[in-house]
Amino acid sequence: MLLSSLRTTLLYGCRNVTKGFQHSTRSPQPRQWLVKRGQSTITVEAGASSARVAATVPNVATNRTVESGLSMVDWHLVREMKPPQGQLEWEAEFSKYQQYPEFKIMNHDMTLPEFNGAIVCGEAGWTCVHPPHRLLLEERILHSLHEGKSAWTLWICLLPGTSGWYMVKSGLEEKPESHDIPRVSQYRLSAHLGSALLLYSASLWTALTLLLPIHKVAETKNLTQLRRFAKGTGGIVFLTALSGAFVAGLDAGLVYNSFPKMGERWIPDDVLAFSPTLKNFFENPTTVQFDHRILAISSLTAITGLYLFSRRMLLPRRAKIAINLLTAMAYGQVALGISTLLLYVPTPLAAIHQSGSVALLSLAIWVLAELRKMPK
Ligand code: HEM
Repeated sequence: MLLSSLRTTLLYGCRNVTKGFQHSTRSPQPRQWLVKRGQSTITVEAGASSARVAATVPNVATNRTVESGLSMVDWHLVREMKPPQGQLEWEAEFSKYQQYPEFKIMNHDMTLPEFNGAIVCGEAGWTCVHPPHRLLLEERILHSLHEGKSAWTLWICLLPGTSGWYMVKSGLEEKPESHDIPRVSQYRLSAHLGSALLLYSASLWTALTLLLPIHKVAETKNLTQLRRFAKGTGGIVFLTALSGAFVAGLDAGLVYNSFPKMGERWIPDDVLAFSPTLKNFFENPTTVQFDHRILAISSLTAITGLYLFSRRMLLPRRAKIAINLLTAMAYGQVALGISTLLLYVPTPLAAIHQSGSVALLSLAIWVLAELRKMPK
């Protein structure tokens, strides 16, 4: 469960970030970011051919040395994975990494100790959370097998692992025509985050329903409505998190760094610049950032509504606490998102913002577990 979400987090914690270009004047035309590498500054050209704007900014990508995520290039889903043992194995692992675009383009001056440090940094974090992850996972598997849902269980357990590998692979592929810095595909990142969050949510739900006794409360119309409202709210939070993966995958947090307006406008000119229209929602950084804002504000509004609605009702104390914490977390998460944006996506803040979404989703699941119905 946490394997996948943690791996995603590690892409933040230790990855070579490509962020650092900043701009305030926006071109209405579709933009092509052209990043010239191999130097301590990069030139970013924006706009269609007739009106190019160029700015030279520090090249964070080549200035940063520590990274992970794409540095373990040889992954085996079935065979046991263990870190390289001894000098010879580390050298072999490093020479495999040297064949890939991330090394060739961004890290050509990386040394073996730096490579070693990057992997240890990435993998150590995973090892620390592994035991709790396994406990929850095994509980989920046993419970579902017991209920005869083995196909579903197997599927939900395999999905984050396979999508994780598929995602990393997209960052390793050679793209001779591309001027872009190697990064994973936004589609695969969101599929991976989505499946990891699904597995996490299913595990947490199972654990909470086993641990928390159902409240014996009168089934009123208001309670039924509150329950429906809470389910819908959980769904919007999930969608907001998924849209966040598109923002991260496209580095769309760097296209407009103002809030609440995007540049000078509420709805930017280039929001539907790509054709066909549908493509904008997945590939146009402006639209992807715009969608994430809309979904985030919808989540906040829904959670605030849930809070206000629940205040009029007599609910068990634990349910009240869960709703209050969910509301507080929602405001905290939105504040984190806005700070991430205004500060041009510093990696530690982006990582806290990502973890915040897991906390928010967990609280939404807790609320649902507190409000669940007595089985007939
Ligand atoms: C309910 C509220 C929110 C949730 C659940 C949420 C969730 C997420 C998630 C899960 C990611 C990262 C995905 C990944 O790395 O795979 C993300 C990224 C991001 N979010 Fe949010 N978000 C919320 C609100 C906001 C708000 C209000 C803003 C700013 C207006 C914002 C700005 C960003 C930015 C700039 C990134 C990209 C970070 C990067 O490039 O690494 N978020 N969000």
